[in-house]
Amino acid sequence: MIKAILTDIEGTITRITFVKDILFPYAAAHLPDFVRANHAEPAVAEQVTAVRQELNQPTATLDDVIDALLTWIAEDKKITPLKQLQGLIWQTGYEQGDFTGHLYPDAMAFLNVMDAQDIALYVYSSGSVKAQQLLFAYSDFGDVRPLFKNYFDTKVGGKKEPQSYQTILTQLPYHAHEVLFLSDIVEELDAAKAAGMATLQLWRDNQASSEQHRKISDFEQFDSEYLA
Ligand SMILES: CSCCC(=O)C(=O)COP(=O)(O)O
Ligand SMILES: [Mg+2]
Repeated sequence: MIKAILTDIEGTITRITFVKDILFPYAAAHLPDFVRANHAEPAVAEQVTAVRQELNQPTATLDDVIDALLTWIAEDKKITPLKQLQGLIWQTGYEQGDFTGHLYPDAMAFLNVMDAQDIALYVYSSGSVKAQQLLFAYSDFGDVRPLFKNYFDTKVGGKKEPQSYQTILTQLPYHAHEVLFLSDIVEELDAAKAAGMATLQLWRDNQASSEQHRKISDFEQFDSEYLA
């Protein structure tokens, strides 16, 4: 019996193009000035150091760091210091009303129904916890953060690694088989399944699918048997 849902964001409850066409270009446009202006602030300095470590270049200049970050944005790399910095940069965009956090209407309705049925809701995204909370705080449906019990990002590990899901499970009051993981990406679903979770693919964009996971095209197709 499913007691909790762990959901991905991009491609599952949020449109991919919101992330690729709005959030990533905004971060790329503002990142150089943001890093130059704030690199001495502890929250930014920590990420700059982490980029140098990732590059294996302890003496990399700030320009080298910025170049690496812009390349990673262009390549959609899920590298933790990039994701942490993106969250800090998007804050201004949300606060200024440059954009709101996209949520599919069917996803919003689904989350409300699950919450009303006392299914505990958790989030696991490559976007930083700060980025997740901003998207939900400034969503198209207003502040929906009260729906979620907790948030996880790549600080627990990559989304294609079974160990990441095992680490999340140590922080949830549920057995693995009581947690349903939702994602659009087969390799993420494979990893969650290897950790013992139930899985369901959101197959919204004709992406790769697998016989190993049930799939639905939107949450209007969600059947209560997925909670059994
Ligand atoms: C949390 S909003 C930003 C989304 C993001 O940066 C990202 O990389 C999306 O990854 P996901 O794991 O949600 O598919
Ligand atoms: Mg996704």
